[in-house]
Amino acid sequence: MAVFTEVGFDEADALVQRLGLGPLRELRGIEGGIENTNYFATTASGEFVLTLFERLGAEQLPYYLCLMKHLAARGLPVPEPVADPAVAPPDGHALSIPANAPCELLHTVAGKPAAIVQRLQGKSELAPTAPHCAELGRLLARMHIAARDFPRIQPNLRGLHWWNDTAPVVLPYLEAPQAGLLRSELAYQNHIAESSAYAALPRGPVHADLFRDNAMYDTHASADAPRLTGVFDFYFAGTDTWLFDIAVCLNDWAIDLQSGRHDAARADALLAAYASVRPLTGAERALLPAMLRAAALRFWISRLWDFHLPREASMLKPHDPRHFERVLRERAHAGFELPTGAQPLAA
Ligand SMILES: Nc1ncnc2c1ncn2[C@@H]1O[C@H](COP(=O)(O)OP(=O)(O)OP(=O)(O)O)[C@@H](O)[C@H]1O
Ligand SMILES: N[C@@H](CCO)C(=O)O
Repeated sequence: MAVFTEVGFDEADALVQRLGLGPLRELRGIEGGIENTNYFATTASGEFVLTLFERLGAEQLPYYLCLMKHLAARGLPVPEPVADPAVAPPDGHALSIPANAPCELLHTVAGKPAAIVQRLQGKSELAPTAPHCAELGRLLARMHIAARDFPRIQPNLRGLHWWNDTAPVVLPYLEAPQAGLLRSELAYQNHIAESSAYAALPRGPVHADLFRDNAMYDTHASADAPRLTGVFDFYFAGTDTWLFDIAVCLNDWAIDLQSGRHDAARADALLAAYASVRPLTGAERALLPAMLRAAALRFWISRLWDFHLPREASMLKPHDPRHFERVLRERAHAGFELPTGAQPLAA
């Protein structure tokens, strides 16, 4: 979950009324998620999600909220944040807006930065098939393209810099084999990040956390032809390589959760669908195996951090770090083969 911060009905009611959403009818804490406090809020004008940001500060949040608004405005199924009518938005035609410029989408609740976004309909598919992965791959490519002219820039705050800073914090909790793997993989990723092939990767705003539980599917669609109703939780987004974003998705959507093993059919479906919208470049095909390792390392470190240095919260269930240790070992294994979907695409 979680509800780290309890929100009173009256305070939430005051906010939704100020935003012109009508009186609050129901406020319900959401189980699921480990980063922020989330509530479903039903008002006279519909269903919304109220999020209180527990770690992120008001200086980082405008990037995420404005990115969601930018994508929603381009017709992508992303929850649109609700603006405060009393705050003027920045000039929408500016080519470059500082990441932390004031934002009409950011509010304050219980002393914390907060947002209200539309509630997506549908349900997460926690056992995705190849057609689910294809839907996701197409949408991911469309998001990358639609975000190219997003005018704010903010690095992925859970990128290499954070891995280098956080590894020493979690290393004292690890047994020797795990510590060795973490150190060697970090050295490998620092080496990759300095290569010319890495510098050649196309980049832009990316979601960077698009796991199965951050996407919704139409519950009425047939199993053969699933339909995505939307993707959410952009609060780890940032400017990074598109390939890293693809690798994050492959490591969750195309993995057997028990063993951490790669599922070729689902990976091929995701990559082929992605490439039908935006073909991978030569540099991307070359670095996919390294980025799969990078994406596994990122979530291994964050899960170790959450597990060994937990925060207080009602309903908090930390994720199992061993899963991404297994995924990383699989990805780093010498015999790993590039998914066939990554091979035949035009440069
Ligand atoms: N816009 C939305 N529409 C519908 N449901 C949502 C929406 N945002 C969040 N939820 C629900 O709330 C749950 C928790 O949200 P979320 O995954 O964003 O948690 P978090 O703690 O912010 O992030 P994380 O996934 O990084 O732990 C989701 O699993 C989903 O059920
Ligand atoms: N998607 C992350 C949690 C939120 O960042 C994980 O499964 O570890």
